[in-house]
Amino acid sequence: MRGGSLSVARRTARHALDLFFPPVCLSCGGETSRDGLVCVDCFRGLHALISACRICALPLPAPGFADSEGRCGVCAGQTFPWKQAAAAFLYEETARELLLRMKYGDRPDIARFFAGGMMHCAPDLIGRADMLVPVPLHRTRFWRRRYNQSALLCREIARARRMSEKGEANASLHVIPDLLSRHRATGTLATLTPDQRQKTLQGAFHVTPRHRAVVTGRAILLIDDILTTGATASICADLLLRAGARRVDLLVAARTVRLAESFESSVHE
Ligand SMILES: O=P(O)(O)OC[C@H]1O[C@H](OP(=O)(O)OP(=O)(O)O)[C@H](O)[C@@H]1O
Repeated sequence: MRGGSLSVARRTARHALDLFFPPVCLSCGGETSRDGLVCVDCFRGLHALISACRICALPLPAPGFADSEGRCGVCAGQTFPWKQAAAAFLYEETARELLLRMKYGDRPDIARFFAGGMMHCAPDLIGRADMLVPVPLHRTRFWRRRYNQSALLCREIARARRMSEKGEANASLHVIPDLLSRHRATGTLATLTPDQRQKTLQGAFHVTPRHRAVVTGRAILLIDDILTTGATASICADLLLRAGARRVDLLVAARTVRLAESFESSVHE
């Protein structure tokens, strides 16, 4: 009875708030039904990755185009530092707009939206992870941006999991935001070719010495906002394996299709 009247009070308060501060679309600022969502038009511009290669996370024309382990023709027979990868959306239209806002538009709140998509697309990867580790920013970029968008994605995924599995013993998922660190500042990769990305990133990351011990034998889910050539994720995953991780998987908010043809060479060089 008491719980019922409380939830009626909460609903009434929410309606009252909505009257004064109507919920707006995260992407275009237009009208939407609830806070933290996108409007119908922007929703149409979201391309969820339903069927994708389990290594490069690029879309497959149909599930039958993958081998028995879910790999596309390019990735089959190759070795990669991560065991499995997944992306929630294609880096196009609405997802691109939202990611740019989240990173460069001082909108850390958008991380919750992407975390929802990432949870939905990769419950298996999240379920088997001992810990979530974000791709780190160099401290100068962190000071400028004030947050690491990939660390926010980790935090939101862990939070959503805690809420959805309340009471279950294994519900807590560790997030170690500074397990990896970027000790050399690298410019933004956006304008670089795959080769340049690879060269720029060499030696830029390391496993933070005080966290080394927790890596041994663990299943680590590496989290980033965007996967393009795979250069960043490859270097990070490799470092984690060398530090003793049992396996590393990769989960990103969005997958770029442009430059994808260079993915394999970038990961292997
Ligand atoms: O798959 P890759 O080819 O490695 O590209 C993906 C990386 O590129 C971006 O990093 P960047 O260093 O450019 O970050 P910024 O947007 O904060 O400058 C992005 O945040 C990923 O970490």
